[in-house]
Amino acid sequence: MAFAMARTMLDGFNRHYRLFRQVSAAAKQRFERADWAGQQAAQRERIAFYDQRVDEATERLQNELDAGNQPMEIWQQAKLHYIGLLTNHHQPELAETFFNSVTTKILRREHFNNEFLFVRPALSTEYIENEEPAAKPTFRVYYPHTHEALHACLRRAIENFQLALPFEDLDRDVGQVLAAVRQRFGNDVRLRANFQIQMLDSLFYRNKGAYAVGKVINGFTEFPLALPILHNERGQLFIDTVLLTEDDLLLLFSFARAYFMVDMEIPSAYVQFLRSLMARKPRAELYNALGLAKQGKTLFYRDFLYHLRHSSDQFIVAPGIKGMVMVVFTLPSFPFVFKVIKDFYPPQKDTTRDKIKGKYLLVKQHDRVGRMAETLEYSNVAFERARFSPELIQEIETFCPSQLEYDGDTIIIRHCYIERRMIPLNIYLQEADDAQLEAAVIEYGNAIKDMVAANIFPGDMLWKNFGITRHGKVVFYDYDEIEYITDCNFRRVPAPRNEEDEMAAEPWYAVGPHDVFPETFGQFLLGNPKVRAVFMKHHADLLDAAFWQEHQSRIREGHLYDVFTYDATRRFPREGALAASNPPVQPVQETST
Ligand SMILES: Nc1ncnc2c1ncn2[C@@H]1O[C@H](COP(=O)(O)OP(=O)(O)OP(=O)(O)O)[C@@H](O)[C@H]1O
Repeated sequence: MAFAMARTMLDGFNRHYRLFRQVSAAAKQRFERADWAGQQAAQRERIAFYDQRVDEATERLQNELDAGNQPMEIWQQAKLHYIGLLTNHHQPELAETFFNSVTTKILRREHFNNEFLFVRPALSTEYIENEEPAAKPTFRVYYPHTHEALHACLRRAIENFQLALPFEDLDRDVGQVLAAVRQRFGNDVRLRANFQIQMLDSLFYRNKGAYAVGKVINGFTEFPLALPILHNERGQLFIDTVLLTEDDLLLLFSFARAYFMVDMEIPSAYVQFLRSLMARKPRAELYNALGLAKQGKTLFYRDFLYHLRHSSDQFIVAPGIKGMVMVVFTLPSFPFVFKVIKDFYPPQKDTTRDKIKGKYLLVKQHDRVGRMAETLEYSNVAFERARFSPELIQEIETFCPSQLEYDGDTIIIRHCYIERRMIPLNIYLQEADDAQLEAAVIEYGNAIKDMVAANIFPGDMLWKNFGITRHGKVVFYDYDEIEYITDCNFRRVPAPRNEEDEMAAEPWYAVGPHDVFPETFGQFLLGNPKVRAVFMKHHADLLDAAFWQEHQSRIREGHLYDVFTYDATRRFPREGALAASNPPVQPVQETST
């Protein structure tokens, strides 16, 4: 029985990974066909795969093996058999997580420990290799022995991706990449015996781009090498720029972007490779970026439990203006916030728990274009009661009693979102000097424009709903009023009909549920004269209904923008190419339509 249970779980996982891999691998053909809508739809649909497979496996275990009624010794044996089945598996860490997902659906909370679940991993993910004869390596290594050979080597590395489309001018692009690499090395660099380029075997696909990711090694110097490959206006390819620093890669793999599609047999080897390029990035976030969000969630939770054990501070209400639909709390020593949906809302918030969850899901499935924080959704999170400040307990008891359960010394939060903690922009602006204020206001406008390009209207654009990251990027985090740009009705305020209209405190004109009046934004945003001056200089267009309408019609016509993770000034010049059209939204640029 125990073996049959283990086998059924593993069948479920193998089916999951096969389908996950199929849809990820097909990103190459979608890229070649320039099927951007298909790429985005696949990105969206892939997210749902995991839960579907977990439900299927749970059902099989219950229906075929009556798993819920098996004694606990059998469950313990099932875990041991499962470990045995994973001995030569290529995704053991993902399979362990799958086992946990299924098991926690069937067993009760008191059994959620390492005897029955993989609270800690049992199998090592180090040095896993695919021994099959036709196996492709995780990364390929190129050894150019001279500066001259380097050009041919890099060219071959790109050609080995076997993209079905011709390059506009691959020699030109490789030349530009190598010029940047030489500059990164410094002019009089000597090539050492170990000089090499390593390239991960699969391209990383996201939206309209395919990214080659690798590294350069020479002597004791080692740095990342990432190449965004894009389409031109004539269906040919070009390399848009080269990313050579850890900071560049951190932006490419940011938590505020959509997941990549990558064709991986051994995902842990990809994570290990990527970690060698971004040592500070937690493995949880790399798994997320690769689309393996459940694994990301598992690792995040392990890191969190470890942190709790090795810290002693208390959870407190998050600093800043309190939310109307969320209770937000944080642990000062841990850089994340926890958001719990309230049980009731003030009258101006016409919403429900399901609607709010729907908005958060929308963001999860959408391209977050570096401007919307990733949220991890958890159910039944247990905390030690003594770690909650009395004020926080009171806050949760008052606003979300349905989400709170006590179990002895444990507090269980039934549902919460966890996301990176940032400095709320309203707080940042209060404390900023003039230069910081200017940069933050410009970034704020850029953040909104990036979201607009991706068909997202933030709904509530107040400063308090945006945060600023360590890299000085402004990111949006309050999703309960988010809408698609294409669902909004952007209007000008009608001219007053008479003096009474002019003096009215409330709008005298009829306002529909989807109506938005951009010219009124200023009243809420621009009270501070310094902020107003910067905003009006750089982003006055946001107060004009025409700006929004124009983007709405572009999106409706099927234009999809690339949102680059690097500054537009870093894009390679492309001699002989059609002149790029003027950027429709700064700093977003349109590369092809
Ligand atoms: N990621 C974050 N980092 C830091 N602080 C945050 C974060 N998310 C939320 N906060 C804090 O919690 C407050 C409320 O969060 P949020 O805006 O998500 O809740 P809400 O109830 O949806 O708000 P609103 O009333 O504007 O709809 C914010 O104003 C901010 O002070």
